Amino acid sequence: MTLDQWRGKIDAIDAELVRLLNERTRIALEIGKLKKEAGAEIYVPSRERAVLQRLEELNGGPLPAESLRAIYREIMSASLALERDLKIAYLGPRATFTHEAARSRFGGSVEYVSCSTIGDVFSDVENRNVDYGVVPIENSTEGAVTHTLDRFVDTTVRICAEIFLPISLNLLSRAGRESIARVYSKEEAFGQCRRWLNENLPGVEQIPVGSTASAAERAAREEDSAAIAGWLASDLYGISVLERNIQDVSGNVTRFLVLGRSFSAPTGKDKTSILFSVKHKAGALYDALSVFSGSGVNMTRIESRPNRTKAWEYNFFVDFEGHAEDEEAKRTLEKLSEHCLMLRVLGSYPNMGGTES
Ligand SMILES: O=C(O)C(=O)C[C@]1(C(=O)O)C=C[C@@H](O)C=C1
Repeated sequence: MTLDQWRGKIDAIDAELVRLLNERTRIALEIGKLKKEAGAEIYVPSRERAVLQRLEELNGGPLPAESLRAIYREIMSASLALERDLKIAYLGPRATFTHEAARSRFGGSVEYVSCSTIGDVFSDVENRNVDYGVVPIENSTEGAVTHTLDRFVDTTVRICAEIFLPISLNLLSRAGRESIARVYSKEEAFGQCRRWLNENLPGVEQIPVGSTASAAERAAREEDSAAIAGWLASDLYGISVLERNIQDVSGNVTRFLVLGRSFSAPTGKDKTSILFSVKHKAGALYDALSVFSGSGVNMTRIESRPNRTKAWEYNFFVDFEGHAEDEEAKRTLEKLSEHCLMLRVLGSYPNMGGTES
């Protein structure tokens, strides 16, 4: 076959794809109407997981699983935006890793609202200024984001999903690598790319700025400058990626939470986050946690934070595998409450187990 004949085949397939995509979108709109009538959530993480999982099973290649997932992320993003003018708040400014995490989950069709603090993301969800919010909760090398933990103590918002984002740092510039006179980035990002910079841009001036996003913004305005930043910064500031993944150590992942007003429905592979405080007496925490060891419910994380009302008293944040509606989890929570002064379930949501999508 000739090139034109092959392209003719692609044109015919594209016509069919557009027809089918619109048919799918019309059905999503019908679903949206039903959800609105029932007062149900528009974003349904449990259903999205089922859709993506099924696609992975159906996919015989050569399309890589990751590409298929990215395509469907955008298809579902378009459905979400048409079902309702969906607004997502995130810890800004634009092009931060939290923005990147939000975009990786909600796609390019919904509206994003940049917030200057984690507290503002919570408030925007609480006050219904937005539908959902995205905040960082922990990093694989730096540990917990304490501002996020502390804000859960006094809020009505619920965790409805989690997102794992590999922190990938890139060299962005309008110039070729030979003409770069200076590099902007955040101090921490320079630290994470030290070896690469020594080997590839020796002697080039390194200028620390407040965020990787503002580094990209500056490099986009200057012809002989570069920035170290995430991929979204290259997209938003129209600046090319010269080199991907220049961080010296790979495997740096940040976990983010999607804040909403309801729990996600059970999927069979879920995670639950709880907050509790125990009586101020010897062995109280040990007694509380022993409830898990006897139950078969797998605790995956524990953090403690000062409770901020009395010195040396703490709140505990625990994640465990399972959904709060599972029988085993219900029994465990009931037993745990006997040892607690306060116990709240912050959310149950699909367990992403460290993976993307
Ligand atoms: O099934 C739904 O509830 C839909 O609205 C459709 C759809 C999709 O496009 O598949 C869109 C958004 C939801 O988060 C989940 C799925």
